Amino acid sequence: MIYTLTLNPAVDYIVWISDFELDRLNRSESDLKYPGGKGINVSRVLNRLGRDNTALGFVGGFTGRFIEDSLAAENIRTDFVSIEGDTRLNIKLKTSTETEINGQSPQISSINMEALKQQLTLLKEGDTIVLAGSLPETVSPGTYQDIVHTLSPKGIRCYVDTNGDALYEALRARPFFIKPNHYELAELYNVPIVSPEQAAFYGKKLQTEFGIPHVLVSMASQGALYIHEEKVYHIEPPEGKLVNSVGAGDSTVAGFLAKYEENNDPLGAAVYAVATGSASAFSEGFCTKTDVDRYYSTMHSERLDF
Ligand SMILES: Nc1ncnc2c1ncn2[C@@H]1O[C@H](COP(=O)(O)OP(=O)(O)OP(=O)(O)O)[C@@H](O)[C@H]1O
Ligand SMILES: O=P(O)(O)OC[C@@]1(O)O[C@H](CO)[C@@H](O)[C@@H]1O
Repeated sequence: MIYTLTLNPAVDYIVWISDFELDRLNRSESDLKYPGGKGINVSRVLNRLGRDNTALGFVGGFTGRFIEDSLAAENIRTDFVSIEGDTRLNIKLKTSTETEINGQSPQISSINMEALKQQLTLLKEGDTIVLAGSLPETVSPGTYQDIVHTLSPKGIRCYVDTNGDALYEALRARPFFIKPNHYELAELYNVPIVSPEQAAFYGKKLQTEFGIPHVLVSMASQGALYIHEEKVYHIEPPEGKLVNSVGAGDSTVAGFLAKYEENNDPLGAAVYAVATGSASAFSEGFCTKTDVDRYYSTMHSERLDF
């Protein structure tokens, strides 16, 4: 079974205002609401790629109900822990550029946390779980680390996609797969990273230092670097026009997981991951499997000397 875990989900409120101005009333040209948060996005893309999965996490209030209803409408199984507060609202403002305002997370009580831990005891050997997104403020930065420490020895593959302290802590538990973007990697080492070569260098350093089996460093229009068994590959994205980058990184994670579970070919999975990320970046919502497969058939990886 595949699970995703979103401890800090959100309703993504996407607003288009081409001539946005500060200090005046702006009216949106169009707007959309999506069930969001990184793990939930991974669930939605996995579903589009034909991979059955269950979304776990904390939801509450009217926003939480929206998320549950939206996922049910897409036939995605959910088993959320209900919390008292409202799941946050994240604003994605599309003007000539993209501006994001991610809301405050609700309180997570120790009872909520216990309920989640209880659910996680039901996972079995051979299962996969994606731990993705930020942690609510009231949750310890070591939470992903604890979960990976508990689940990995049971033969459960843990994918982690987060940033800052939560990422640093999680690395020390050696998750199976991580997907920092180049900003997150740069923050870990406190260096600027702008080129694929720099990302390759620090991605390999990270893999060697922490012993993570699969490291995929995404670089938006520059594709991704994949580091596995001490080899480094650069995967260029397919040609296309950027429409919406929200969730492109989550699509990348879903693409890797979907392909890896299909045929255990790690390099093929990494190429499929970039195809999926780009197919979502080139779409208004998320990718379709048809687009992903079409891009994938045109793509390749280049081995770098590192
Ligand atoms: N402008 C673009 N052109 C082509 N592909 C893109 C573009 N932006 C994103 N992608 C695709 O999406 C993948 C992930 O993008 P990115 O590195 O921005 O992830 P991220 O920062 O985690 O994204 P987000 O947080 O917005 O979901 C890239 O590896 C690439 O395949
Ligand atoms: O605040 P976090 O948890 O880091 O990121 C949350 C978020 O920005 O990430 C997703 C896109 O990757 C959106 O659906 C969501 O709003």
